[in-house]
Amino acid sequence: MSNVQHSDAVAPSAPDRVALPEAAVSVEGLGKVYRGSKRMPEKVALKDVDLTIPRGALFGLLGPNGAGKSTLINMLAGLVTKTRGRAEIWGYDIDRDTRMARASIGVVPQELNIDPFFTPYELLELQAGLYGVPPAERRTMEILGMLGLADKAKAYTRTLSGGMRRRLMVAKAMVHNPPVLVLDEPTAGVDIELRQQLWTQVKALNEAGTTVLLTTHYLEEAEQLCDTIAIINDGEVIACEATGKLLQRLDHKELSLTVEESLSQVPEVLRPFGPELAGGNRLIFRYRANESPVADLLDAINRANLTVLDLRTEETDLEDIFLQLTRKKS
Ligand SMILES: Nc1ncnc2c1ncn2[C@@H]1O[C@H](COP(=O)(O)OP(=O)(O)OP(=O)(O)O)[C@@H](O)[C@H]1O
Repeated sequence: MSNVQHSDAVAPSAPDRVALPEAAVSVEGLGKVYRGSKRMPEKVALKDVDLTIPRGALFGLLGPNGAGKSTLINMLAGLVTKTRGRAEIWGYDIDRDTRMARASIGVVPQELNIDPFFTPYELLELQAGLYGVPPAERRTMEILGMLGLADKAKAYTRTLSGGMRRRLMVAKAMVHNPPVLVLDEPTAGVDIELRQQLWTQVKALNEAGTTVLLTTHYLEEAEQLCDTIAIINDGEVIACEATGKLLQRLDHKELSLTVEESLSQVPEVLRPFGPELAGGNRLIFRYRANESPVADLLDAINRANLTVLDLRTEETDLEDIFLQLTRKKS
């Protein structure tokens, strides 16, 4: 794959552009309150968020429904107005250098809204026209090639598979050569195989030089793809750090054991494992995935003379992670 050159060819001139910024996106005290109506109370969707996305990052914004992810990225894309705070994209302030800020970002929305009667080539040319990219500077075939769609350039979009359509959406967001690409829930409702394909493409785009910001509900997605993860919950960023570091400090697995005996307290030999006793006959052990104590645990259960009726292990899900993080914060 060829290296993506992030020139300003498409963007208008900006005399006050700062020297190459270190941050691809930088957000300070960004807040959003959706105004209420007669039927709806006002909603604080984003609470003075500070966030820095380094250039070249593959950055995951992770959070449950309603956390404020779309609000944040839509503000960056200029689709939602902010209530307070400031944001810069590639060094351009979204209020002062609006045109340059918009030219520096490409957004792939969640919905597949592609006109089925155009070919991928025509769609990209149209989009380039909308962004004012002069014909001589268009990279239509190069972008289609980057997303594995070169051989579909002249096919009707209605004949493309779901996966190809999603990649076409990414291609559309790339026509003006933005240094920052935002993907809103790229794999929501997408099957495993397709998800893997998209991950590969997104990684390749990132390796070729594009800074990627993606929102997701899936911890696994952020884990597999992103080098940095920010967790947003109820309008607040509650964690932001390198993926490995974040996962390391989270208790990541849970083993739940149902025993025949009725217990009034945790048996002595099991105490070092710090289980929670639930309902008198269920012991819940939480441990870090990379420090699996299961063999020692089973040995201790044996020594405690317990009769195991059921045993389940579970990955900690996002909800648990939010709980853990918010507990640690308070
Ligand atoms: N136009 C709006 N008017 C009023 N409230 C809104 C509006 N848009 C979003 N909200 C509310 O703001 C909060 C944040 O919504 P947002 O869409 O940013 O969350 P999200 O993290 O993207 O969720 P999802 O994963 O479901 O897309 C939610 O409580 C939502 O109901």
